[in-house]
Amino acid sequence: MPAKAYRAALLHCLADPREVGEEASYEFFEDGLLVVEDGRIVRIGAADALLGRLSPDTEVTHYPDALITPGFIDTHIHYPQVGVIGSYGTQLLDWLETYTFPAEGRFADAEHAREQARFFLGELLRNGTTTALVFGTVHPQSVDAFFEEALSLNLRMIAGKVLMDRNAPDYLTDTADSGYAESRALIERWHGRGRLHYAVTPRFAPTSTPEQLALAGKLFQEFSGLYMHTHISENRDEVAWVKSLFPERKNYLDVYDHHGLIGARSVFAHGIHLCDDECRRLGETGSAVAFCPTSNLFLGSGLFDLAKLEGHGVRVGLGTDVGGGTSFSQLQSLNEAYKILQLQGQKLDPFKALYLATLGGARALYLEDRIGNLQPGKDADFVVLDYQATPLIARRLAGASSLREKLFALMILGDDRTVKATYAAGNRVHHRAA
Ligand SMILES: O=c1[nH]c(=O)c2nc[nH]c2[nH]1
Ligand SMILES: [Zn+2]
Repeated sequence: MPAKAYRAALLHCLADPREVGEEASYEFFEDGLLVVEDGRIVRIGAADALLGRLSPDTEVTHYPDALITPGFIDTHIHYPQVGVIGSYGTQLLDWLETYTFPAEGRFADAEHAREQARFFLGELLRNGTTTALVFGTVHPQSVDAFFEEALSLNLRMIAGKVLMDRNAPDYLTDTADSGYAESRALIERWHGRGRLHYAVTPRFAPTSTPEQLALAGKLFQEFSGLYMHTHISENRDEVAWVKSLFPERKNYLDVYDHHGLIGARSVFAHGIHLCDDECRRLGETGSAVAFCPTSNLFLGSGLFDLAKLEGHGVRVGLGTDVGGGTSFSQLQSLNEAYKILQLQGQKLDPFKALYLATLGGARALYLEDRIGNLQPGKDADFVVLDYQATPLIARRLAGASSLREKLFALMILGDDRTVKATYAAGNRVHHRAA
């Protein structure tokens, strides 16, 4: 396949601005060129320096008035919950009973799962998200449907079957043994195929017996490169419930720790009400937390303390948590993240924000050697953001005098309308209609 090249403004993160300072944390080309071959990035630089060096058969696509960034990474989302996004009036535990469990029950039907998976992936791509860590339902066929659709688009996706053997409706429970066996079969079928990875997925401590958590921990250690994906400390009633179910454990995280479920590639959604001891343990074990701003506000769960988690060296990614979250757009997640941090006297500057949505997510998932920025050798997963997406965005950006100001306005005003095109492994997988 001949190389292809994309000309636009180019911006990507090189490191966490918290660690290296803002100047050294990103690379920007006002008029840049990104050269892609065989699904990988082969060169990035200024257009005037690179255009003359292209081989004559290289096709150049020009996106004037647009910004190319790495594809967004969503470190926590539920594909079976699209149908309950924006459901009124409850907090976590009631919301699960009232809306979520009935919706997940329908995924026993493989055809329903396939149709939902297709729609879900379309929404991710329309919003510029090229990698996500995804909950299925308890039904193995939900994960088969998801991976089949993701494979057909050659996406880098991580997903798993929910493990849930108590405190849930009968139609949504497995057993410790069946959950282990079904997960194992899915791992053998999907893990490492194309760009797919498997996540062992106990829903959260209250819906698994100690026997199920122990088998999940065993499975997590049995294959290399597996993920562990669950929820932690999202809601105060949930935290109290965990304490009553596991009185012998010193805190919520210790329930997972005791069963071998923490460490590299363990991703915990939310982590709003964690104590210092839990944060320290997450940091020292290389575990990650998914910060899910739109969900935390929508379900009234609380304010995520980014400074505290980062202070303990915890890897933090950004999640939408659809359908508790209210948007697939990571730009909208950043908009709400900014406000959550404002309320705690913390600032989310636009370069740090871009880092959280891209390279920070890749680091949380231990995938920074493959995705997260536009360095040569990485997967060609990128997004084209339109400076003219809406009349308001066009007007606001025309008045902006710096990259920082433009980027901030984009993250506050932007959403799916801002995404002109999305590329995965060098293929255009979304193109916004004119
Ligand atoms: O945001 C959430 N969504 C869920 O589906 C869920 N289950 C347990 N805890 C949860 N939190
Ligand atoms: Zn969730």
